Amino acid sequence: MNPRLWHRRLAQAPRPGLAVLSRSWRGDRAGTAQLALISLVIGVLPAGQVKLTAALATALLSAAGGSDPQVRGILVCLSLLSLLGLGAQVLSLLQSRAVQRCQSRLSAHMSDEIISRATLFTLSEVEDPSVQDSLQRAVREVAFRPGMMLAQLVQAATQVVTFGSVGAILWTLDFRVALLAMLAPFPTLLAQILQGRRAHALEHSRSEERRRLNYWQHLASQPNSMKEVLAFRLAPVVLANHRRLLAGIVGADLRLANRNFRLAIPMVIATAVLTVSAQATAVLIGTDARHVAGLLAVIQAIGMLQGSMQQLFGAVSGMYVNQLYLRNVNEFLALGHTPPPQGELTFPQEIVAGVEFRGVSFSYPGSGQRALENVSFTLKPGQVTAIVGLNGAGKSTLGKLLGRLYEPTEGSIVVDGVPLTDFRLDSLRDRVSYVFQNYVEYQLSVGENISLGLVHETDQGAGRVEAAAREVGMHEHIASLPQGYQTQAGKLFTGGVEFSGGQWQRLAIARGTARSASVRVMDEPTAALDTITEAELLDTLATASAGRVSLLIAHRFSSVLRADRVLVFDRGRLVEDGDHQELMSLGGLYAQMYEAQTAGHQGVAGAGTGAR
Ligand SMILES: Nc1ncnc2c1ncn2[C@@H]1O[C@H](COP(=O)(O)OP(=O)(O)OP(=O)(O)O)[C@@H](O)[C@H]1O
Repeated sequence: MNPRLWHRRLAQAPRPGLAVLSRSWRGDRAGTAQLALISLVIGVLPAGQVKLTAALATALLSAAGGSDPQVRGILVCLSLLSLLGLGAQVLSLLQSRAVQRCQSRLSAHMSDEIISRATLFTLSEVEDPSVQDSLQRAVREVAFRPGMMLAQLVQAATQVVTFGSVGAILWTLDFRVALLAMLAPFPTLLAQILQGRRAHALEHSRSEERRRLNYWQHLASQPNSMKEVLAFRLAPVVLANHRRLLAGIVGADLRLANRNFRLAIPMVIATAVLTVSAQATAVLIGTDARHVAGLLAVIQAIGMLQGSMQQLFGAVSGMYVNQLYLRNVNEFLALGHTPPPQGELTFPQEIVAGVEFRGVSFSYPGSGQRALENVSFTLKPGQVTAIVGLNGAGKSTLGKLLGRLYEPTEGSIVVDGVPLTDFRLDSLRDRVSYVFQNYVEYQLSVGENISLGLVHETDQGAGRVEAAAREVGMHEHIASLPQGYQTQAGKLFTGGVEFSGGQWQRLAIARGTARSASVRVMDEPTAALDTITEAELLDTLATASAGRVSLLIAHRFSSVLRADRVLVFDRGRLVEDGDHQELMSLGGLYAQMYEAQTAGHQGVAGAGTGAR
């Protein structure tokens, strides 16, 4: 590599360290100041040691010569040396306590920064695999890199002080010895930097591979996926993929280790040669009787200087490597994010004219296909509209556009004549309520599984949570649990209680319906429910409410039949629109689906449209 570039990069190495220091200062001024002071004192202790050693050697020599036995002087030097040793130990304990304190605060602060940033992304951005890679790299590195960087910065600062003070003493004794001693650690440093760069490049290039490995590990360790792994006897598939990915990772690690070894050997030899040269020069100079007393101190200073140089370079090269990894964090924090446009208006509490889709088309980012193709219709308040269609027809996509989880590629959605984009996004999200097809099973308390739907409501009282639980027929069951609504839901954490699929779905329904929404999107809300519970719940879910637009995406006709109106979708297009009777008399896709289901068939035999 170009030496100039090297020089520039090395000069830049401490900068991210200083950035980390300033973050630490902002997070904990007292702790950071304490750390700086302790490091400074630790840094000058070795110089004091060299001075005392020289004084001790002089006193011992004169004692040996019998000219003037300075017993008191010898004792004072020895006592001071012991005190210095003890002081160094106590200070280093204080230093590690201060480092730990600052590291912990720093890591928490940066981790919060990353997760805060992650919550700003849109669904399309989060689904982008490159964003996923970047986020995961950032989360992985932030746990320990900033802390390491801070510790290395402290180390570097301490060693600069040691190096300066001991180096000054050595230089006054003989500049040639000082120069050789200072040069010796350079080759090792170079090797460390090159090795760090290679390791970073390797890790960066295999982010996707690591995620794939994590995925197979996840499949083999999560109860939800394990049930299929066991039932389908997928262990050989999981293991084969896991081993294949591990083999790739291990192979690359071994190749890197071999390359690093070949690089390190000549560098270590060069360092050893320079060290021996420094010591030999010192001994040659020291044979002069005048210098004999100081020779001990010189040899000690060479050792200290070298140790300090090595630690200094070790810290700087470590900082250089860590800043490469910390770039992952900065890269993520700097990722382009386009906040969805929003207006100033408050979303209506009651809808008057309706929600109108005007020529809406939508393609998922990166997909050439249209999930929705030029759809236009109006959803009336006070009505329940069912959306039906074959798999992949675009039903869930339609629901997601309503809450602006995605933006239409063409056309617009207007509420009482006002485009969705003219409303404040928070007010819109508070008024559009969802029961998702793939709802989340929160591994939190049972009560929280419901109350999460109310976090932005003025009334979040327990009464409301209980009322929602009663509505979905879960109250009695919850009340019978060991800690009632406080019981941990799911088996992920200690003491958790597992629910059946239908019970989890009922909690998701309660979460969605507890909200005071003017638009309700229910995507297959009863798919996991038994028929009796479904019938009871549909009375609530499919009951029209004045001022509210209700969308019921459903495959089961038990749900569809309760709707006031049905929109039939096929391959992203709206193909039929009417009530049950009207659609049956049309004899189109709806009628075929209905007949297929009531006749007990699984699919639509002979349907002119294909499932995707
Ligand atoms: N997150 C996504 N990213 C890319 N494509 C998607 C995404 N979600 C859905 N699609 C695609 O969009 C199309 C419509 O999907 P959608 O989920 O809206 O269908 P659906 O009618 O709800 O189907 P189902 O009845 O199976 O739930 C499908 O072709 C699907 O592959």
